[in-house]
Amino acid sequence: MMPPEQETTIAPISTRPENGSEPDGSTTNKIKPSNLDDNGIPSHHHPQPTPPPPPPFTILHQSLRPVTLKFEDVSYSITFESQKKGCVLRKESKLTRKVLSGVTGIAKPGELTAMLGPSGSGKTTLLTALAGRLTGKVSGTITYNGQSNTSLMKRRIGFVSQDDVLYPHLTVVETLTYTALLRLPKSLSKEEKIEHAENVIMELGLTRCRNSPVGGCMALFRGISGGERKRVSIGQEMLVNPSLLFLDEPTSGLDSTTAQLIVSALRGLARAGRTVLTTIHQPSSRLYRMFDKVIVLSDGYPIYSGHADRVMDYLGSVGYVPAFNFVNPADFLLDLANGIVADVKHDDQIDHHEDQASVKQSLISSFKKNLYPSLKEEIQQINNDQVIFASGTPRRSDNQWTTSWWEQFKVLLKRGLQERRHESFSGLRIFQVLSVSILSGLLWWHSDHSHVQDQVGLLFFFSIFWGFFPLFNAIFAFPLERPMLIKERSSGMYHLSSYYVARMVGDLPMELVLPTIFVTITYWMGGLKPSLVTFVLTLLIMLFNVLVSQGIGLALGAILMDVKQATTLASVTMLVFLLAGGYYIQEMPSFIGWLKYISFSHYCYKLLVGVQYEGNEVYECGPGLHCRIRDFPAIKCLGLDNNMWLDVAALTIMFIGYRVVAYLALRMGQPR
Ligand SMILES: Nc1ncnc2c1ncn2[C@@H]1O[C@H](COP(=O)(O)OP(=O)(O)OP(=O)(O)O)[C@@H](O)[C@H]1O
Repeated sequence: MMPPEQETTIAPISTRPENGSEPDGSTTNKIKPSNLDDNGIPSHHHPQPTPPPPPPFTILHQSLRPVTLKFEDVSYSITFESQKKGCVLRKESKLTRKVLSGVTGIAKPGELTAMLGPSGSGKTTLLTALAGRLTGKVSGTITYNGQSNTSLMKRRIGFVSQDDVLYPHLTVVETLTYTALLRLPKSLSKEEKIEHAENVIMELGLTRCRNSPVGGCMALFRGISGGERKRVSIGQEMLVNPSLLFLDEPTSGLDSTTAQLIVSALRGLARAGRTVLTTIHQPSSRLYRMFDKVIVLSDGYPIYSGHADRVMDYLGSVGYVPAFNFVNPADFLLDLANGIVADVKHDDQIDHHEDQASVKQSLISSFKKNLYPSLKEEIQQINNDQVIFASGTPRRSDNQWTTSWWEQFKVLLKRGLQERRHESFSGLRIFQVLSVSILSGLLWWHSDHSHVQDQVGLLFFFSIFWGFFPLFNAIFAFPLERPMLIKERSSGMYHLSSYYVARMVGDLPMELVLPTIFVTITYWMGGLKPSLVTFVLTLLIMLFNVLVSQGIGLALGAILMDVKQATTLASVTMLVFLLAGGYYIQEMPSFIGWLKYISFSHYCYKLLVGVQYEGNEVYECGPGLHCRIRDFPAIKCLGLDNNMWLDVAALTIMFIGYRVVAYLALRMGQPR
């Protein structure tokens, strides 16, 4: 057995709030040495080699509010549908599975807690529940300084998920700088925020890759390595100076040196007054020694919750003594959590022929009998202390956003432009638009009034091409950014409205420049009316059409949040709008004729034709015969003599309406 070293030193970073008081009513902000026994388990220490000291964290010394996390009898079940094959039909029945059962524990400021357990034992679920991010009903009590999760608390919690949720096209320095600008308080200047980001880069050893794009599997290109990406995710959370930091398997897939670097960084963060909890897979004994507390789960049940250095003594006290002198406590624990007793010393108490289920059951019962009562007692004791220290209502400034709406908008706009710079004016997109515009210009080369049908066809093509193109681009916007949006909104980083408006505005240059190029080329090559006023009006109508179509795409993407479903629905919708646009069918049956009124392509096409042909313009409808263009069958049925401002009004309503729908759909699918 190799117990952890005795930890009695405290990193030189102040853990007290600036004013020295404890506004949250936390019971303590002193770091308790981990050799004190709260569980009543005997402890025997042996001299051990000391692991490297945690790196000196220089950032964010100010206003740390220590948080004590207590959780009591936390249970969680999932319900899922199972399909059973009946004689004729597949029957669907709802099944419920308990993922967590009666997990209890305490994590205090200054402590680094590890959650251990076999794969599928519920570590991630517990971590997510403790961070207040689990959707669904969690039973039991989870409190932070004696209070339940509030929006104020949300901003004090940092959460690093197992999958790194990062913008792939931003570089390391950009990622951390934007996070600093969005998450650090108003009281710091921009330069100070940037300096904090630089410090994090240095302290997490990311200097070498600071200008490399983050990359990732979603981006289909490789950026920095997995370990570096993980460190960027941790750095993002470090920047917010969280009181409570949760990490889901921060070391998985990393070499032992990098894993050591990360855990030692976490320990440094804990020692500066934070409460840090992390799930971990199979830590080496070197890593294990760096944790203050461990919570061990077996099939969702706790089998140990307490000080890491006392686990072997505890297991020994309930009859599970390792057969060898030098055993990694984590390996021994994981074996037991799996119900395997191969490395357990032969003892009268233990039947080595017991099946795995009985071993697990015995450990679960031992926990309930030996550890649970003392944990409950400790929780009760802290509750009593917190009543004494509780500090009424939070300070006003606590409830405010860290940055103003306008500041958030500016940073998000800049970040969005940088993240999408590769796609905005990508060579491929420019080629696509240029080639289609030149090809259509050649196909309609210098068409004139003697070919009214062709010209009308070109105008309809304008409205349809620039209906499809922006719509399908916009569909991807929200579903692809959803993980980032959820992550950032969960930590109260910005208003949804500032994100939304920044996204809309950020997309404008690309959305407007490409159709402008297209219309300019095709209009003049295609021989449409050689009048500057008509050209400008045509261009304005097209740009308006693009914005409306983009709105539909955004709304579909935000409602369905699934690219496949949204593109399928969009293709059906656009097909309906195309057919009902008024070009292909001039006389629609009245019971379905209303369709054209919901088709933005119809209004756009009508406006394009309206500005192209004035009231009394004529064309040669036969040898020596001149007819009014507006009487041409394909044009007459559009009803151009009606007030065209009604068409503009219809497009305006759609422009605003689809955007409002997109915003509301996003709001409903978002935390807060
Ligand atoms: N939404 C869900 N739908 C179906 N099963 C779920 C869901 N959430 C959790 N589970 C199940 O609950 C159990 C615990 O999952 P969890 O991810 O918490 O385990 P874990 O200990 O973190 O595993 P690992 O170490 O492999 O990541 C697993 O069996 C998992 O399949």
